Amino acid sequence: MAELVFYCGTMDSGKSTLALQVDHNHRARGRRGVIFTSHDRAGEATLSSRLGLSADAVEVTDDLRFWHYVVDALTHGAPIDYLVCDEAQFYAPWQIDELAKIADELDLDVFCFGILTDFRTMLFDGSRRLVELADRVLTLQVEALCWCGARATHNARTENGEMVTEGDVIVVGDVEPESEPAVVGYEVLCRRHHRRRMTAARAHAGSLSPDVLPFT
Ligand SMILES: Nc1ncnc2c1ncn2[C@@H]1O[C@H](COP(=O)(O)OP(=O)(O)O)[C@@H](O)[C@H]1O
Ligand SMILES: Cc1cn([C@H]2C[C@H](O)[C@@H](COP(=O)(O)O)O2)c(=O)[nH]c1=O
Repeated sequence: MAELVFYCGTMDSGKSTLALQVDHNHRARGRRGVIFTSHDRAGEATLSSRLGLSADAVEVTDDLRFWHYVVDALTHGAPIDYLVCDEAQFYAPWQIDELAKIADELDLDVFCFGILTDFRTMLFDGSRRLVELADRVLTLQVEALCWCGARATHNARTENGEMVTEGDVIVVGDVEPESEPAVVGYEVLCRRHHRRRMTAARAHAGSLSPDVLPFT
């Protein structure tokens, strides 16, 4: 029986890498899949991993109808055994419903990958629907780490190193290296430091403050 599976994790936890590995393993056994993605950092219609691998994909636009796409392909003689769906947090809830219908009615495995919560700690619409519908929700085992060394559980958006909590939900960006904060970037943090808005840049600035004690 086909399944709808949701692999989730913070940014930079290896989701896109796993998506490419899942596709590779199925393809290596002669199964035929279609890769979908949305707003990938590498550009339209590409699934890219920070490990350097990438693959062509179908871009999921606001009006892409998965059911129509798959039925159309099948009726035109293009066999499909499974779907790999990256950046699934950006899909609309009705698109996730169609993915569930594809698993149930067409018996195709659907492997989805995405982050659960946005920079405000709120569930993305697509992720919420996946949690509601998926046969299995699996958290990635490779843990991204907060600057303090604890497991990173939340995604912070930063502007010049400072965490922000207002803005558009979708802003494509990358996790920034500590030394070189981008104007708008992301940083994964543990909940404690997300709550305190304590980014790496802030923590570093704090540690550089001159000691106030002892008074002389
Ligand atoms: N130079 C590197 N050497 C080994 N692993 C790396 C390197 N760069 C990135 N990674 C791994 O790749 C992960 C990010 O993979 P990616 O698939 O792009 O994540 P996601 O899709 O979840 O944002 C990092 O958490 C890290 O484990
Ligand atoms: C938290 C958050 C992230 N995004 C964007 C930033 C990236 O382009 C993707 C996540 O990609 P990854 O492969 O998981 O690193 O999502 C966003 O638009 N809004 C957010 O709140």
